[in-house]
Amino acid sequence: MTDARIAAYDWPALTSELDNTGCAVLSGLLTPSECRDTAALYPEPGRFRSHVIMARHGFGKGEYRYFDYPLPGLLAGLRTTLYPRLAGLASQWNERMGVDERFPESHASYLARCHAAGQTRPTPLLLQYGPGDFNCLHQDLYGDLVFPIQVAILLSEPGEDFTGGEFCMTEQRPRMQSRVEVVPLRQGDAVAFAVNNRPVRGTRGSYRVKLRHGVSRVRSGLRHTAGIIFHDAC
Ligand SMILES: O=C(O)CCC(=O)C(=O)O
Ligand SMILES: [Fe+2]
Repeated sequence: MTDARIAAYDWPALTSELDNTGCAVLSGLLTPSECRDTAALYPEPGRFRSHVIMARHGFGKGEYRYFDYPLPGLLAGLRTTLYPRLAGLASQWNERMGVDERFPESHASYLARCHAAGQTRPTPLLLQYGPGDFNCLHQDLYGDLVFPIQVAILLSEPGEDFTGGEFCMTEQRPRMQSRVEVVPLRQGDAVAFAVNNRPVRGTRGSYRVKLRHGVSRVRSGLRHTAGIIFHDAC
């Protein structure tokens, strides 16, 4: 359903943006009604394998739920269709960082690799933030196998459904101060970003930076996001 939409993006431009800055925005990936329908799944029993209250773990304030398999059709489709658009850059990043793993062309093959390594649990998730909630800087790592790029989709409309709650990323650079990036998103926009490490071209070859992402404090209203992580979890 979203395949044609994904094919219509300027992938060479998005890829170089992601490579140069560690993130890239896919504007209007979902329609407002797809956003509302997806956010409306949050309270549905039987859809999710676990529920995390962030304050209980020191992760921030707010909550999220990991979907169970089978994923909702829209998110399953996006996970399958986005993966091959990102796998080439993911392999190049590993090559430039001296990491051996390269990524197969299809998400089904990559999931088979995760499952054979014991990472069998689905990682796509829905997050919900109310007034005062925030998501501390973190990395979504769930085992040895890591697909280096992930995607988050904003399901609520800033200024209308909520205020505050900006998607933020930091890059920790070796022996230097960290760089911060705030990514402006509208409802239905998706941001693709580095999960863990990425290579940065310097004057003497590439060096490695460590990324973390999070969400600043929601000042008012209710904010929902869907997260698409391509590796599964232990
Ligand atoms: O709510 C957000 O924008 C961030 C969600 C997140 O941490 C994720 O998708 O991994
Ligand atoms: Fe995350």
